[in-house]
Amino acid sequence: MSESIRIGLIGAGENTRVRHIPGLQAIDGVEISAVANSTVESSQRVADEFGIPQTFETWQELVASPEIDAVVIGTWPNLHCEVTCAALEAGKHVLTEARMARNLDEAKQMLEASKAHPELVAQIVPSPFGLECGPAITSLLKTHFLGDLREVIVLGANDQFWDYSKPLHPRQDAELSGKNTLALGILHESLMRWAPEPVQVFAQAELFEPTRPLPEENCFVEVGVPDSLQVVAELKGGVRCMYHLSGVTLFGPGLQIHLYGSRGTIKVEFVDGQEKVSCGRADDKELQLMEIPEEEKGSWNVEQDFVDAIRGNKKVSLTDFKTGVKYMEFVEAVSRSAEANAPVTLPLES
Ligand SMILES: NC(=O)C1=CN([C@@H]2O[C@H](COP(=O)(O)OP(=O)(O)OC[C@H]3O[C@@H](n4cnc5c(N)ncnc54)[C@H](OP(=O)(O)O)[C@@H]3O)[C@@H](O)[C@H]2O)C=CC1
Ligand SMILES: O=C1CO[C@H](CO)[C@@H](O)[C@@H]1O
Repeated sequence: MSESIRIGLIGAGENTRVRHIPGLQAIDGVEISAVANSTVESSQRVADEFGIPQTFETWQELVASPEIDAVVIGTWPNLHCEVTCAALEAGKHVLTEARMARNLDEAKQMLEASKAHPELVAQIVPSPFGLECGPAITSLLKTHFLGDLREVIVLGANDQFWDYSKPLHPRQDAELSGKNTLALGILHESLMRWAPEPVQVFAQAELFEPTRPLPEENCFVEVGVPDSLQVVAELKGGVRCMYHLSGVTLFGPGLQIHLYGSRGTIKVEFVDGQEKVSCGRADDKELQLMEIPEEEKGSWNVEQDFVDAIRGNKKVSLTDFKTGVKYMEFVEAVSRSAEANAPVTLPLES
């Protein structure tokens, strides 16, 4: 590898332009050397905007280039498995966007590919929810603030898909997003940083409006992902857990995680990029807002983590492929349960 790390972008869309490009360009010794989007024109636009010297017509050509040390994959999940496996096989480090893959099978293929190349870094962009307050919550949990965790509520209900006249969103397209439904996987990933893993799920899902406009083809297409999902789950140790996910709740509760223990409660609300944590014990009159000192706050460190891991300075923790497979297993179990209208036990056998 040359002195500087030469990065190739595959799918430099919205999140890559807002987050990863500025994050990477701020790190000394890192060069964004090339980009491959879905079209030459779109690759060129990104190259011009961010001063990237080379474009490739296809992601396969970028992956094959000896001038690239690492790839950042910013496409929807439909390409995460194929591109990740090809890039690792070609000797490139990989940072891929969330959700890890469309389904458990693809996630497992990615994990196997990473195990076959332990010399390469394999990282998934983590759930951003709880990055800021996570360290403070972990410290609080270590003091046994909750006592025994008994019940959990996960809410991810808003109106992002309420307006049926809006075109099909990639998140509603099963070909692109697979079994990922609403904010299920991402909230579950955050929850797993604070709670034990699930041992059983029972899910039910509904699609209130089965078609959406596809303006470029002047037609309507079928929606492949539910717009309302409820999951009753049991976590290890007998913890009871409920998830309510919806994209069609006007004035819904938004994104929240509640942890109820034998001695106390922790409630986390994710509002407009802010993380609000409230806590209470039996002798409190009401929940108290937790003031987290600046030095105890975590932050988005994704690009620096990737580069540090490539330089061998630390291992990937947020988020490694093993953790990704775990949340994809949950997503898969929920999807199978909703389809069968029956409980599903974890871990899944295949
Ligand atoms: N971790 C986080 O905090 C967040 C993660 N995400 C995740 O990031 C991913 C992308 O989201 P977002 O940036 O909003 O999506 P965009 O639709 O803006 O970007 C997708 C990109 O993929 C490119 N693409 C599609 N097909 C190909 C192909 N065959 N070869 C190369 N590039 C291709 C598109 O190219 P073109 O520009 O030519 O169309 C586009 O640049 C999703 O999985 C989403 O869930 C999103 C937001 C936040
Ligand atoms: O994976 C993701 C990370 O968080 C985003 C919201 O901030 C989600 O939209 C996205 O799917």
